[in-house]
Amino acid sequence: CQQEALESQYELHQTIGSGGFAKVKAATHLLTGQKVAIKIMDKKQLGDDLPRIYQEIEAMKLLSHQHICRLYQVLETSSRIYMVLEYCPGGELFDYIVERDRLEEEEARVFFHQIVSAVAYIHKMGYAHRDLKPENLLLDDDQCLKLIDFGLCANPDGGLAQQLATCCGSPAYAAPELVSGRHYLGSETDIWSLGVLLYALLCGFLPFDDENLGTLYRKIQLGQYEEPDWLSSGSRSILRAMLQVDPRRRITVHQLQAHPWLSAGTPLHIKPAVGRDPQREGVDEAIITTMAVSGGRSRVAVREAVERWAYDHTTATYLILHHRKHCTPAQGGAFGA
Ligand SMILES: COc1cccc(Nc2ncc(-c3ccc(C(=O)NCC(=O)Nc4ccccc4)cc3)c(OCC3CCNCC3)n2)c1
Repeated sequence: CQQEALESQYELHQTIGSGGFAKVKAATHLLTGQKVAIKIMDKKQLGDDLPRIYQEIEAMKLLSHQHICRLYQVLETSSRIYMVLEYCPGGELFDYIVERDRLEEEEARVFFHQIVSAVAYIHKMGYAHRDLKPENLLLDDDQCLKLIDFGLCANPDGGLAQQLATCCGSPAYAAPELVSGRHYLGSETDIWSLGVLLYALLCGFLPFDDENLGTLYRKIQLGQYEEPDWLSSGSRSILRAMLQVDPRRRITVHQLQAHPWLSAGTPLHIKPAVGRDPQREGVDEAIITTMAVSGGRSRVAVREAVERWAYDHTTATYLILHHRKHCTPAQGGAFGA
């Protein structure tokens, strides 16, 4: 059964995070020795939120971007759903900022450029994230950022009630139109959250903050915030463009990508898209051969199993080997751990 499959394919390690109905454990994909993150969800606890998990899984299968954590495999038992996901050894951006108080403008620009490219991609795919915050941005082994949606907020539609009710969405990052209960566009509220996020990177504290929720909402609706004297004129300008209370006056993600503060400075570390979307670029024969030899199966059988994209153990093995081949410096052996 799937429980035995999980235990024969992965070795589970410590819990690295938990929230609401999900728990995340570090684990090892035994065949390749690759570290992964396994998100474990209890179906009973999910209740009528269960359909949204299936929605999220289908979304994850479509999302293939160098700054979004990859889904490798899905396993389901009668009581649980397991998502095997790309592991980010650097942990949360939140802890990275706390350790440094705040980031220099150049470093903040590099990170922000990566975040904006991931959000632009999600919007292009018809999704809004709705919970952009440093806890949902993880550092990979190249000190690059990976966007995740831990709390299940990214969905193509979703009324205010669903947004506020189900979404742990931290209010400090919520847009004025959202906290006012007005109609909102997910893509526009994401831009506001990006503004709060960049402010947190550059300042080390939040633009709108108060322990009283009502006061916090009023500050957000006023949209007035301090501009510490260390902020350059370029960063003040891009922050003002995102932290516009009126969503119609707010910069769009495309305008953001063209903003001088982002496109200025050193060529930015956007990971190359090359070798990013294995599902669309045709299978890599060398990987098929490696898998066939190690599994004692014919290449035809392995190729057919990979091209089914069933997000089973075969998909996980292929995606892990593909990621290892195209996105990390050369490593030893067939499954060089
Ligand atoms: C202290 O944390 C540490 C310390 C040291 C190492 C690590 N490494 C490490 N790697 C990987 C993960 C992870 C990746 C993806 C998902 C996920 O849920 N994807 C689904 C997803 O992204 N959908 C989606 C994305 C975009 C659009 C639409 C849908 C869940 C977990 C992790 O989690 C830990 C949690 C802890 C609580 N805060 C959030 C992260 N942690 C973490």
